[in-house]
Amino acid sequence: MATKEYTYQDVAEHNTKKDCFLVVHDKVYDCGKFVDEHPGGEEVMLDVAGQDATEAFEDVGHSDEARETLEQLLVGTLKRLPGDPAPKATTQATAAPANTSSAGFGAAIYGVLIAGGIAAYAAYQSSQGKKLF
Ligand code: HEM
Repeated sequence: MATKEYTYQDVAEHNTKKDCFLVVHDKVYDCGKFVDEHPGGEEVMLDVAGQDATEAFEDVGHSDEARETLEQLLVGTLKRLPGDPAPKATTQATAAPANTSSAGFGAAIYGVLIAGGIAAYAAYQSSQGKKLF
């Protein structure tokens, strides 16, 4: 049943309350019967009707139960054509590299402080006429 392929254009045609398709992680879901029942309200669903709702769906942090409901609405997969919008990235994927680079920056600051301390100590010792190390 879930083997049908839809283009972005096909999905975009289903953008009303009764006929509402959503794309989540490049799979196509028919939410027409679910819009009324959605615990988060129909407005948010209709905002992304006929579009890629991956980001909206993931940002809410839907429960496993919500994901099971989603699977029951599956009708097919998205076939991307050249020129179609790129897949929506999840927020987690973009946050990870930013964290790593800021940790690297913190470590570099410590390195500079330690090297500066050693240089200051050496300068002080030589100004006192003592032999270095
Ligand atoms: C077919 C797709 C969707 C399904 C099956 C679904 C299902 C659910 C379910 C079962 C809940 C109850 C809480 C939970 O179990 O996580 C929920 C809550 C919610 N949903 Fe969705 N949802 C879908 C799409 C969306 C979209 C596209 C949005 C857009 C922002 C959205 C926004 C919300 C919000 C804001 C809540 C929280 C409501 C509250 O706690 O008061 N949902 N959804």
